[in-house]
Amino acid sequence: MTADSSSPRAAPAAVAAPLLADVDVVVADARSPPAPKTSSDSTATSSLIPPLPEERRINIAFDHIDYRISVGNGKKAVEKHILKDVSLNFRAGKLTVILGASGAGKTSLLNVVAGETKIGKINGNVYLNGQPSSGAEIKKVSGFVHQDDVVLGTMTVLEAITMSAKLRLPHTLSPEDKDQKVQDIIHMLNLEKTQQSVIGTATEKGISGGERKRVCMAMELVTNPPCVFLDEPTSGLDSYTAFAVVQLLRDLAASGRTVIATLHQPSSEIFHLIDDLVIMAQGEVMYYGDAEHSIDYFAREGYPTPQFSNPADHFFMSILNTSEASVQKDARFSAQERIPALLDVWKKSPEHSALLKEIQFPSRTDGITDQSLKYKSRFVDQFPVLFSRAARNAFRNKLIIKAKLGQNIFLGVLMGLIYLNVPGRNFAAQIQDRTGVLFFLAVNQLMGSSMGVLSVFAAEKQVFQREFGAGFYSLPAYFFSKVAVELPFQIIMPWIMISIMYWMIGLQNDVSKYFIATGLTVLMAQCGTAIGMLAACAFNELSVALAIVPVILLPLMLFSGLFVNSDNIPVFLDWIKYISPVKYGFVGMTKNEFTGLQICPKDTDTPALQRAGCKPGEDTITSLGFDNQGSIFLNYMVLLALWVALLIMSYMALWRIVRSAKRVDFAPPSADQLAKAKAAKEAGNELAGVAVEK
Ligand SMILES: Nc1ncnc2c1ncn2[C@@H]1O[C@H](COP(=O)(O)OP(=O)(O)OP(=O)(O)O)[C@@H](O)[C@H]1O
Repeated sequence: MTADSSSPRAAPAAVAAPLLADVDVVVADARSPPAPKTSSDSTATSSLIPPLPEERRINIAFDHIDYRISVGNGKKAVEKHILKDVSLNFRAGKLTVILGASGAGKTSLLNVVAGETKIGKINGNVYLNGQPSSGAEIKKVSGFVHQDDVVLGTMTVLEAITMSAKLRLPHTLSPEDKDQKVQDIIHMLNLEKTQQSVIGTATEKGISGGERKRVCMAMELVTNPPCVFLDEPTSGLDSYTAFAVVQLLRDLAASGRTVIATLHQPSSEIFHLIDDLVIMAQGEVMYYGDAEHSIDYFAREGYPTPQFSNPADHFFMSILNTSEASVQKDARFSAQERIPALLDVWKKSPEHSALLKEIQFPSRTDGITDQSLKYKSRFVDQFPVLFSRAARNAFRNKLIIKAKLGQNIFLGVLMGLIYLNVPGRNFAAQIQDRTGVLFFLAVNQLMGSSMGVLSVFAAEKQVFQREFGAGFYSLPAYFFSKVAVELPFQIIMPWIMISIMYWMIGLQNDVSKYFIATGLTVLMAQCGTAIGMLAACAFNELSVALAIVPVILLPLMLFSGLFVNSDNIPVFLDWIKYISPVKYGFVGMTKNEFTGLQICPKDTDTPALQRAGCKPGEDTITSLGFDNQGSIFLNYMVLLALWVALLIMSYMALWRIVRSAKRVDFAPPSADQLAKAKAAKEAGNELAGVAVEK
């Protein structure tokens, strides 16, 4: 079995409009059953998909794959053998579909081969065009459409696909060409009518589940990978849309691409679109080969497909069915006997021997060329795209903006009313209320910002992991675009709040002091934002982060100098104040407010206090133990440094997530294998040279 694009079975289905690449070719397929007709029959299959140049085509062969994972912890850990001795050949120009009952190992196989596996141990060999390779290499030349569609819901369909095109198509391609490719893919996946619709979030209903799935496919296909893996691309789709999607996959394959998909219960129409079929059971291959031939194969083994029935249904009901109450009345074996027997039959079949021979003596031995590798965009390309997306995301989350704005205005007015005209209050209240409100300002910004960012960022983390894993962008581009978008919000919101409070309370009537207090408040908000990001990255579960963050913030508040006099903190706990943003914010704001202030007794004060007369605000600074806590400028600078340090820590935490998502891979090929493959490649080149000379 070789990648024979000249055979009638490999002939592509009829397609229309230029797509994916630069060459236009119209091809036709006599084998496809007629598509079900609808009133608006502008299906994906009526598109034209130009062929992939020969040198970009990829055959992925692998033999004797074993995949095991360890389940449970410590002594209770048990090893689970998920894939057992799996050998297959995914051919360029063919749509290969993996069928199997739930738990048969379809997704695991797809993940192992596509380089998406994150846990466990893989044994076996994988070859790209006859050369020893790895999952990581396959990842570089393929797109992967996951079963669960994780995508930022505030984007529109058009924006999501455009973002993928901008980030993953070569920067040498003009913006107009990229837009054209986006439009082509939208047409191809029948998404024209929904292209301006928002994808949808948990709180805002967006496009349907099927459309969402097609958006994820479009985001992968727009990059024109030579190989595409799709996990359950038809789940959740109606039968006609499912047919249209598989027809599209067939067209893609027919154009020279290697397309591998897992499917659940394909209809009869879909079954007849499949080129190569893999049937899996209990982590092993039960059949691999021509889909039509599978009918004869199982008939030969005593499981003929009844006339006029869907072969796929027959396979599921009579062969793969693991229930003891067999559906087939004349079932000769129980599932416990039938499945192992058929797995054994496959291993001894001539089809299996032919497959192993094909893997051993591949039709191509030339490996992959650089043109097959996916394009990696540069930071300068990524940052503007991610920045504008993050900005749109922030503005479209109207509920969050309204909540933030409402919170800052409400608290500003509330605090203004509670502390209204502090200078008109009695002597003790003037001191206590000023320190109290300044402390509240510092704490509120830190807590409010950290909690707000924590929940939003934690929700987005999954999208980041998926997109980063798919190679959309680099970590710095994502991180700095996020920080850059949060920054203005974290300046404007606290500014609104302090502007309301400052003048209502009657803090020092001095514009420069107002701006210093504003600056410190804003810096507190920035530190809070960075703490929120850090917590979101550091903890896997949002609920854990929400429980732990207040516990961490509490000591930072306690040692700020209001609740415990800085001079009286025990030495072994004294260090905490040095890492407390609240302390620097509070000390800075207190010094700013009390320096140059005259606090005078009022008529309501005791005669003794009235006789004592006005006191300088500096006395309060001394009594709080803040004399040796640095100047306002120094506190400002330390706060700035703490913000930067927290950002660096958040970056590291994000980097840790990326690193921990490292993928497990095949063991590197042995020296012997490499030498053999090299010799085969050279021999292949020589033969090619002879052919050219002739
Ligand atoms: N991370 C994991 N931890 C524990 N078991 C796992 C893990 N991954 C896979 N398995 C097990 O391996 C087997 C194959 O799983 P896999 O998801 O590949 O099956 P599948 O054929 O894709 O099933 P489905 O059609 O239901 O998605 C199952 O028994 C599953 O429980």
